[in-house]
Amino acid sequence: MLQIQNLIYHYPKSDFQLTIPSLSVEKGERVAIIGPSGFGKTTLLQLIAGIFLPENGSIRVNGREVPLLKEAERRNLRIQEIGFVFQDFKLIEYLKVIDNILLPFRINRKLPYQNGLKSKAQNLATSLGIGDKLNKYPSKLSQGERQRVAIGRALIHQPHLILADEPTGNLDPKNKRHIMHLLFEYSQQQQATLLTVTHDYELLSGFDRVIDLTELTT
Ligand SMILES: Nc1ncnc2c1ncn2[C@@H]1O[C@H](COP(=O)(O)OP(=O)(O)OP(=O)(O)O)[C@@H](O)[C@H]1O
Repeated sequence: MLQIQNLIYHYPKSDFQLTIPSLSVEKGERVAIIGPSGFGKTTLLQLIAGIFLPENGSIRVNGREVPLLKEAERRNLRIQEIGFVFQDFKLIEYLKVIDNILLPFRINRKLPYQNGLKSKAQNLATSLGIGDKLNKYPSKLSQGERQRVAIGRALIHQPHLILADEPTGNLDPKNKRHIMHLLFEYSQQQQATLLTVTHDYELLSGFDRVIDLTELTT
């Protein structure tokens, strides 16, 4: 599902460089990415999603060479096949929770807006513990609730690949375990690949594999 070779990335005007000689993740595999703050975990997820383009190297997602895709193709790949849970959530403040969850369908015509989609979003929100928040605006939610909206938005279109940047960072221990259980369950049911950046070592035992970025980079 994911193959990276000889990846090099620099931010403009920055000394930071991410170098990954090789990384391969199987379809359906559930992988945690750990490493110290500032080591490039978020940057790696953004490269995989085609938000940033590498200076050098290959990033293949589901057989497609992401850096060679046109910008519109990369955007379509992100919206149709990837569910991205951003560290800062990136919710749309002027849209209600229900419309934030349904956002992938609003911004991409290739995702058909089928009947039943709204009730699917409602069920997903209920399983995430925010079923009573659907008509609220994000500004009225706690950080943990905002995080769960972001997770709902990442799952609603049934992506093959979930890239989750500290998806439990704002949750209490009970909700943390519950949300990770939902992500694992989703991955198992859909045979979706899950790449999760986490600083929470208590959660690591649930993953198929833990990748320490300090051992992967050169
Ligand atoms: N837009 C940017 N421009 C320049 N440098 C950046 C930019 N974004 C991040 N960096 C730098 O790139 C490095 C890697 O950042 P990144 O956010 O990927 O780290 P991280 O491992 O995810 O950290 P954390 O665990 O704190 O979230 C850091 O040194 C950071 O300061």
